[in-house]
Amino acid sequence: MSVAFPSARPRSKGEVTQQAIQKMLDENHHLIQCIMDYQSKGKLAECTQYQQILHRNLVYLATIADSNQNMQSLLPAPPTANMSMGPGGISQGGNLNDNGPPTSMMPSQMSNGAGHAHMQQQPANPNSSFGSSASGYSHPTPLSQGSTLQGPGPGHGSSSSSAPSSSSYSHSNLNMQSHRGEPVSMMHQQSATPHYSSAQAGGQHYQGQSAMGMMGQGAPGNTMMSQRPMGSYRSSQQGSAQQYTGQDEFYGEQYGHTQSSSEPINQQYYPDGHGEYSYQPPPYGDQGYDRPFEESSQHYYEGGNSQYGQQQAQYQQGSGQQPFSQQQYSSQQGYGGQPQGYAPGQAASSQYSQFQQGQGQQYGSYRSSQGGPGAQPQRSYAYEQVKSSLRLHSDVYSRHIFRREVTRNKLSLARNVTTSSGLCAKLRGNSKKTDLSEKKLTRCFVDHRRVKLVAGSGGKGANSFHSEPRKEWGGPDGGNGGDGGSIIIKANRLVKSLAQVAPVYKGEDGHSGGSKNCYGRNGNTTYVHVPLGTVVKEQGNTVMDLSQHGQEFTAVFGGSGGKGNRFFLTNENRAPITSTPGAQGQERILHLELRTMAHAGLVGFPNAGKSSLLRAISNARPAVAAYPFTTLKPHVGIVDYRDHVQVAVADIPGIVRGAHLNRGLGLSFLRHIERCRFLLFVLDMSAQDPWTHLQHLQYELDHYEPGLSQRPQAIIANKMDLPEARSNLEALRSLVTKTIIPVSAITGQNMEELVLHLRELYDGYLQEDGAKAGKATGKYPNYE
Ligand SMILES: Nc1nc2c(ncn2[C@@H]2O[C@H](COP(=O)(O)OP(=O)(O)OP(=O)(O)O)[C@@H](O)[C@H]2O)c(=O)[nH]1
Ligand SMILES: [Mg+2]
Repeated sequence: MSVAFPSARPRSKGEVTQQAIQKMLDENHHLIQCIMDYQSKGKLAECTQYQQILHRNLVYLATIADSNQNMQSLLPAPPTANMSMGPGGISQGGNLNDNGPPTSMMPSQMSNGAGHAHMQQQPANPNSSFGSSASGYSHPTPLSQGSTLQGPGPGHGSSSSSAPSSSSYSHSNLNMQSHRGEPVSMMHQQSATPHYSSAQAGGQHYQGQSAMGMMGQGAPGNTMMSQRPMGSYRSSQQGSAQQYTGQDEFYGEQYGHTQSSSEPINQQYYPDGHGEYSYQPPPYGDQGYDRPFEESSQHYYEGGNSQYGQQQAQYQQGSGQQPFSQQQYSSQQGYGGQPQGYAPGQAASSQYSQFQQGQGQQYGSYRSSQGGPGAQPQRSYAYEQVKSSLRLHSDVYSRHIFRREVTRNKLSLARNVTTSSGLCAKLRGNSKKTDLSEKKLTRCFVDHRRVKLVAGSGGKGANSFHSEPRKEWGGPDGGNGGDGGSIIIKANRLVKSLAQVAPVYKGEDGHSGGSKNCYGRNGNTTYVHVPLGTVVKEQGNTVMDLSQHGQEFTAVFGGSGGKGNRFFLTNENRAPITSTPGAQGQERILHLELRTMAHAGLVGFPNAGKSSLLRAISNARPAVAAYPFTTLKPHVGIVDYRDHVQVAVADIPGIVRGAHLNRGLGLSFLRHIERCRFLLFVLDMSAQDPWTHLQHLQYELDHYEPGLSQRPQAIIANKMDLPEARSNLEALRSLVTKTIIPVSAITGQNMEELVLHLRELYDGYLQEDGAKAGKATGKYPNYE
């Protein structure tokens, strides 16, 4: 579902029209559908976007509802159908007025749940006990209904908060009790409680503005106007917000949250009295879901009305067994015996469980913070409609926020354990992830593997006889088993190291033969992909050198399949029952060694500048640092020439004196030098007596492989930019007769001579190998 919504909501009050309001309500409804749709599809980004738009619309609706005196005229006309209510009409309307299903966004839906809308437009009924302002209620039996309301069970509200004085409440309640002879509901008790009935004038005003509250507006002392039990209960702290506070707190209770309209809360969220709805996240995330009822209650009421807090405690501890009495009203202690409906989410939640998702307490606070008699006549219907809309929206909104938080936590958890590379992490904006260091990269570079290869066994032959009606002796028809799968080591240029080579390979076994002369299927061949330049050794002897792409070496052969009894059919034995199992596959332990495929090898002491040189003459980017053993694995760079000849140069990790005794990095990397056709000895000319380095390098190479240091070579006198290098160069030249190329990898000095001499060495290598080497592609040396 893709819907385009306006990105910005016009704020000008002069543009507010009835059509605009209706359009916005429809849009909100559509937004909710979009959010739920995207939510079901798991598209969080779209959900968040539509949430923001919905939130903005709600803020705007609330703002114009509060500030616009003509809001009622701007809203769509309330429905007039279904005005007659059944016997439970009043209680139903009252409840809906409090916690009714949020279907009132559309006017036609108001007729079902928001009975207050109808009542507001009904002609006055002088006989109604609702009083003048409630006379519009066109209940067919107002008096009987009134009597019912006066002695209500749960759900029949008595709007005590609208009463101007506590005496009237007490009186009415007393009358009810005496008439019906049964304990009045807690609503009556609550409303009749002097303390709660001492609501301020502002509370009366709002009560009268609400759908059911109208009834209480002109009927002070009448006890059947209760919006809901918690309404007047909550409003004891801020009478101007009785109706809305009570209604919205109900939703908060569903989540164990009892935020009231106490002064500290209002001041915190609405410093300017009206404010925006920007306070929504705190009630949802911090209080509404997490905090238990008791904890929240203590928090919000502390510092507020201490009297209420005491009564709240009494009320919560009440057993509900004590009958209501006048004395309880007068003494303000009767709540202890009236628990029903006051416990968190009790009475009301049972009636509207589908719509009580813990929403709206912030809206309740919002309303309660703006109480004022002046806005009463115009806000009644407007408030109800917007309130219902807000309730529905906030329901979806909070649920979505909750799911979004859960998803976010999951994502963050998954992000913490990701093993992706540092580059990908940086692209995602995760600065904590860095590129793998040379040391860690080296762990992934494996140039030696011991691998055990076990070929698949052959499948066993079948032992069966042909069976057919009227053909009793059909003869043997057991098929042979399939051959076991072999294991082949194959050179692959896409593979760069032996790291992915497993220590053990087991070939696939051949399938068994079947009846009706069915042969078993052969086992599939298993391939072990290795990089170019892999040498296969067995017990120290080289058995294969895989230097060409696609080159294969069948390391172990699978066992042959067994024979079925058909195989043993002879003239002498027409019914053989002999069949053989398959042969075992070959088993072999091999050593795989990777030798870097390069024409030239940079050989030198640590810190001589080998990596710097390779960076200078090729596009390779080995790590360079001013400490020894920066390079821990071979790097190969390609030097391109104008005639498209490419010479591969390998940067070998540093070699120290005693490397053949396993000092430094030992001999582990000397095998890479073994592959190189010519050598480039790199000397740090700023070091003391650099010619001794050359002697030690040659000594180590010769100890690894005799004659290795005698390969075609050149001496690279590096770091010639340093002052002491020049004098050392003269001394070196006097001691060594071989070609010496003074360069500086840092400044690029004399790099041309190095590249040209490299080409001479390469050409000499080609001539030396003759026609065989002439087949080389020029990209990689051919070792055939
Ligand atoms: N002044 C100067 N410094 C250089 C030159 N070449 C390399 N260096 C420095 O010498 C240090 C070592 O350079 P590397 O390229 O890492 O030396 P290496 O031989 O690869 O060292 P290992 O990898 O440890 O064997 C770095 O600080 C370089 O900046 C040069 O020509 N002149
Ligand atoms: Mg290096």
